[in-house]
Amino acid sequence: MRVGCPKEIKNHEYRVGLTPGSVREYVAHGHEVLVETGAGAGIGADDNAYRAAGAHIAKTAEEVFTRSDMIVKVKEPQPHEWVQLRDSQILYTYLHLAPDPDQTKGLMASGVTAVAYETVTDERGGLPLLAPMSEVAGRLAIQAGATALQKAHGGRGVLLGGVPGVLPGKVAVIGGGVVGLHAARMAAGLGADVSIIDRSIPRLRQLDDIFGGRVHTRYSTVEALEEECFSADLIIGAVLIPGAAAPKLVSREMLSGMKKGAVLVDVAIDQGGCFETSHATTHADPTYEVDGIIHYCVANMPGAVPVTSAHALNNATLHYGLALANRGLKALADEPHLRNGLNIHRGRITNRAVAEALGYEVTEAKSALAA
Ligand SMILES: NC(=O)C1=CN([C@@H]2O[C@H](COP(=O)(O)OP(=O)(O)OC[C@H]3O[C@@H](n4cnc5c(N)ncnc54)[C@H](O)[C@@H]3O)[C@@H](O)[C@H]2O)C=CC1
Ligand SMILES: CC(=O)C(=O)O
Ligand SMILES: [Mg+2]
Repeated sequence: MRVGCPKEIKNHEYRVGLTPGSVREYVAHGHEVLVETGAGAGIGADDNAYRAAGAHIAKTAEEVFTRSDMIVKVKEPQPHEWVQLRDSQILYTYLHLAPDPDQTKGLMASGVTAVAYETVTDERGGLPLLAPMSEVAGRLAIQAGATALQKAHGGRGVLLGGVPGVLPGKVAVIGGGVVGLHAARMAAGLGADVSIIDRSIPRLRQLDDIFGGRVHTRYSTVEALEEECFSADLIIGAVLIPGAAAPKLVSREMLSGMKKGAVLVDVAIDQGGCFETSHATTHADPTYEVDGIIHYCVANMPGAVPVTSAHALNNATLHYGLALANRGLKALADEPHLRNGLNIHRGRITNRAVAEALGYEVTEAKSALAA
């Protein structure tokens, strides 16, 4: 198969779908790899590093899209990219379709087979291709939140760790999955007073064990959310219902009960966000204010640390990417966890949560593949 990797074009997105190390693996499995010139610049990998790994260098993205059987990316295709996709091509990348009707329509019209990293599953019920970026984003959320909390950035002017004689800042983490765990770890490491709110009691038990009582855990009710949000300096939105639009857990009305200059970091923004007042922002202009509350809603947070992120992402995507390159659609037919990643195939939506969020009919992935 010819596997293509275009340069990412989303705002301040410096990750790359294939590192030179991944290219070597595809080439070793007998595939031809076509990488757009400059695609690895953000991680310090120049065209020669890709050539040494066995890739051919394409002068333009158009050449990659036209000549490749499978496209490996990081972020959801932008409008200029989705018009270049076609029937009989596999797209392997993050998609986040539920809050994105335009992209969904574009991918359906293209006829492409679209496999979304964020809905591939594993045997333990996890999301193995989302997890590494959730680890990064969870950790970054505290760095971003701590920066926004500084007075010059519009925040309350609170140092999360406090100092001897002055109480630390309070951090509320809504959703204690991968993002939540890593955010809590960073916040606790800085010395902040941390609460994690989740609706899964088994998960709260696990978190309590992991932190040995160092963070507070709370079952997710409206009352608990209000209490934690109203006393917090920094609130991290980290909930997920796989494939679906994020539930809006913090309303605009609730902002009036919060401390002026408190900061919301809505990591769940890629699925539409879990605060009513969230809208996606970019690394170039990451924050805005609503009712005195600072919002940070960057949908590609790991793009800020591409050297770490691109390698962590490739570690996770390589195995399934090789399966797709080696066996094409048969890999999807044979492997149920990979098949869970199939969101669109030849114009049909095959992910139930996406179909429900956008008002489409769902076609069961197995029957869509067999058609
Ligand atoms: N903005 C960005 O750059 C990035 C965003 N993300 C996003 O972060 C979000 C979280 O991802 P993960 O931590 O990997 O998901 P996860 O599945 O590991 O964790 C989600 C947690 O939310 C909890 N939850 C669901 N509904 C809830 C409710 N009503 N109240 C409280 N808790 C609730 C679940 O029980 C689960 O523990 C996803 O939308 C993901 O796409 C991930 C990486 C980068
Ligand atoms: C998961 C995701 O949206 C990202 O890494 O950008
Ligand atoms: Mg995202």
